[in-house]
Amino acid sequence: MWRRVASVSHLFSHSKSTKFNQQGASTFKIWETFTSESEIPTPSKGSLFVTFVLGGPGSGKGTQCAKIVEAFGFTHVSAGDLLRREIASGSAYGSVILSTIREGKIVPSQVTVELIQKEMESSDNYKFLIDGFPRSEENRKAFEKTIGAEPDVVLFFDCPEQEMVKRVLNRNQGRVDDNIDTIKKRLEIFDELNWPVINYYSQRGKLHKINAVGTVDEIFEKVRPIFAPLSK
Ligand SMILES: Nc1ncnc2c1ncn2[C@@H]1O[C@H](COP(=O)(O)OP(=O)(O)OP(=O)(O)O)[C@@H](O)[C@H]1O
Ligand SMILES: O=c1ccn([C@@H]2O[C@H](COP(=O)(O)O)[C@@H](O)[C@H]2O)c(=O)[nH]1
Ligand SMILES: [Mg+2]
Repeated sequence: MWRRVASVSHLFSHSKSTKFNQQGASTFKIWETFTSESEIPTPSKGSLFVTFVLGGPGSGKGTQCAKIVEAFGFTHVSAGDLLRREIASGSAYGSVILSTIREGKIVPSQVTVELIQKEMESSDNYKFLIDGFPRSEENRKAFEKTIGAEPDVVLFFDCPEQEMVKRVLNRNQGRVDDNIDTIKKRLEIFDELNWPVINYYSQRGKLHKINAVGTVDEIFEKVRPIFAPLSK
């Protein structure tokens, strides 16, 4: 079982610029941050280490999480997978969750945070990748309040919309939301509700923005240095 000790998050990244960068498709929306390996200490074993993994639909969050798990021994907690598991289990919330996912909307924080909390508590690991969460400021505040923790690192996979749509439509995993109508809605919700979360962590120097265009391995080589000081 993990326990929370004093946060070391301020040591993990450093805000470089206090001005908006007006260049590029998405960078205008976030504050510039940078990371260097020397600024990333190894957290003490046993202390909770939380990484939020953010990015639009199909940006490659789940794919990169699998690589991080393999290389650095994190436990992968995908909020979307937990919700889909809840639907499959026939739970009382199942039909509401299903219609919310179909509409590309966000499930109430209480439901998602409870599922995440149970998953974290059932693990002996102390390093968690929380994939696809928080999706809104409300989600973020609910996590902080219930879990009593802030993320140590926040990854943001920055991917052009056209590429995200292409990847989702080619995914072929039978997901009810992998269709053009739901993707459009998910992108709208992402723009409206997820950007404030990204900006929040950027302004606190926790955000690591990764260009998510390229092969899976090329992208992982940009992720690897962020976690390099962590032992498996
Ligand atoms: N770098 C890449 N280049 C091309 N295809 C990729 C890349 N990374 C992932 N994919 C593919 O794109 C699809 C979406 O990837 P993935 O499921 O990892 O995205 P996601 O961000 O988790 O999406 P969602 O938010 O919808 O769960 C998958 O079919 C995956 O195999
Ligand atoms: O925190 C969350 C995570 C997900 N959802 C809903 O699930 C789908 C699919 O999520 P993925 O992360 O893409 O697997 C998402 O569009 C939301 O409808 C959520 O409500 N809250
Ligand atoms: Mg995913």
